[in-house]
Amino acid sequence: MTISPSFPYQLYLVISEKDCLGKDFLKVAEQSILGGVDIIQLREKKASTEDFLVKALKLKDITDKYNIPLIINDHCKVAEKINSAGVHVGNNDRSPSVLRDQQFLQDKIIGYSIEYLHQLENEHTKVSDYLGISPIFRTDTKKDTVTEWGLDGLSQIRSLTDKPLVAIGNINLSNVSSVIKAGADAVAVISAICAAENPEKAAFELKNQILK
Ligand SMILES: Cc1ncc(COP(=O)(O)OP(=O)(O)O)c(N)n1
Ligand SMILES: Cc1nc(C(=O)O)sc1CCOP(=O)(O)O
Ligand SMILES: [Mg+2]
Repeated sequence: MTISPSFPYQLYLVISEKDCLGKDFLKVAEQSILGGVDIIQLREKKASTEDFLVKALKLKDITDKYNIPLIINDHCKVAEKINSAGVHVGNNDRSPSVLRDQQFLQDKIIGYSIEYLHQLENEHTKVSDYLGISPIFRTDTKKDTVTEWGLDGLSQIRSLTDKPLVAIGNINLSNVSSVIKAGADAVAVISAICAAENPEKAAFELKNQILK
């Protein structure tokens, strides 16, 4: 695969305490980095801003130790407070074009979820650093999704834009190669790593498939 110079990350872990099924989420994060994860997003859908901030600070100690970018899901104020590498937002969040105008985010990574084809033409896509293709395959981890793109949908989007594409949704060892072949620059996973008995091994195996 070709590595995108503007988004040189291939294995993207999206993490929450709940998705780690009782394991220490900070240990899961560290093990996943040792296994080959290139970038991590903290996604805590039910946390208060205060709780989110506490978790984000702890996770940032780990990502900083390994020089791995930490992306914050939804909570842009937390992102600013901890000076994260960037934010990920979707259609129900603050929009990328408004966020890009904020001083703090001018040189940071902004990720934007694509649920409809027409979004490829909008001002938010233009100012985003990568597009989350949302979802490739339906997943129990996030049920409020719109379009199941599938591999054909991903290929179609690949033919329509040069933006880095991050595929997400039910991606695991058995389908990751086909997702890369269909045109993804990176794959984002939750359960394939967070729910694994051995997160380091799970990350290592995924990364090997991606790099093949
Ligand atoms: C890499 C990546 N892609 C898509 C999403 C989904 O974001 P969003 O549509 O805002 O939904 P929530 O994650 O906020 O439930 C993502 N988080 N990461
Ligand atoms: C956080 C997230 N966003 C999605 C989207 O479609 O936008 S799917 C998803 C969850 C991905 O988890 P898993 O790897 O366990 O399927
Ligand atoms: Mg969101």
